[in-house]
Amino acid sequence: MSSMRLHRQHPDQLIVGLVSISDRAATGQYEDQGIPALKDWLDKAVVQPSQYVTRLVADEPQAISNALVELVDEVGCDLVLTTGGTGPARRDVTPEATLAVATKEMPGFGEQMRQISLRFVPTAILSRQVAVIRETDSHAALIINLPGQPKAIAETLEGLKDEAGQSIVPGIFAAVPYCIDLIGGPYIETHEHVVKAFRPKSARRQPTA
Ligand SMILES: Nc1ncnc2c1ncn2[C@@H]1O[C@H](COP(=O)(O)OP(=O)(O)OP(=O)(O)O)[C@@H](O)[C@H]1O
Ligand SMILES: Nc1nc2c(c(=O)[nH]1)N[C@H]1C(S)=C(S)[C@@H](COP(=O)(O)O)O[C@H]1N2
Repeated sequence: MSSMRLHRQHPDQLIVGLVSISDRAATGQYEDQGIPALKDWLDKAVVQPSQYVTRLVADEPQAISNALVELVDEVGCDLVLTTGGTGPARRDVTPEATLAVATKEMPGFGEQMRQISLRFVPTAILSRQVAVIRETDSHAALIINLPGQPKAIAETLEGLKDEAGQSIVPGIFAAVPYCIDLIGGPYIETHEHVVKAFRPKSARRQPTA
């Protein structure tokens, strides 16, 4: 199957692939809550409206890898977020399927996500989630695995805040805009009350007069 390449409607627009990996959601035993949760959070956090391409797949390594390759190489996504299949169960194979299409590993994301998640659940260490870069000759994308619990999506992307809304543990999305800059993607900005993106001073865009 060959997919249409998406084109930015604005130079700063992010093209995002959302992949929900769940045997039961893929076979209709329950309604997928992964893709709506990912979309809702990104719409709330990212200033420039993103374009989304979504896929719902069963916990099958080849199907997961194929979806990731299609979204990066054919559709041209800058960022792909997966949800589900990161645990220790026999059919949890998302990290392996992600590593199979990687050109670089980004271990800091997984380390930080498990640190954040430990503030919410003691079973955080059961998630084997990884993040990687996939590079082709003309394009690159960041791929990040999130756990399957729909509530884990906002928890890991946004981090933990106190009652006044001050960050206690920064969410991993704080590092995503600069990572996308470094791999040649669009310049994305976030709403600071949701997640404050960090860029070194030299990488910040100067406000236009
Ligand atoms: N896409 C989804 N939509 C709604 N709830 C989900 C989804 N994926 C996971 N969950 C919930 O989070 C729990 C943990 O997710 P996990 O990825 O380990 O699923 P699972 O138990 O392997 O089953 P399945 O792959 O059939 O979703 C699930 O048992 C389910 O309650
Ligand atoms: N933030 C957050 N991380 C979390 C969880 C959660 O509820 N919130 N659940 C944990 C549990 S119970 C498991 S088994 C692992 C793997 O989940 P997955 O197989 O659904 O990807 O993620 C862990 N990480």
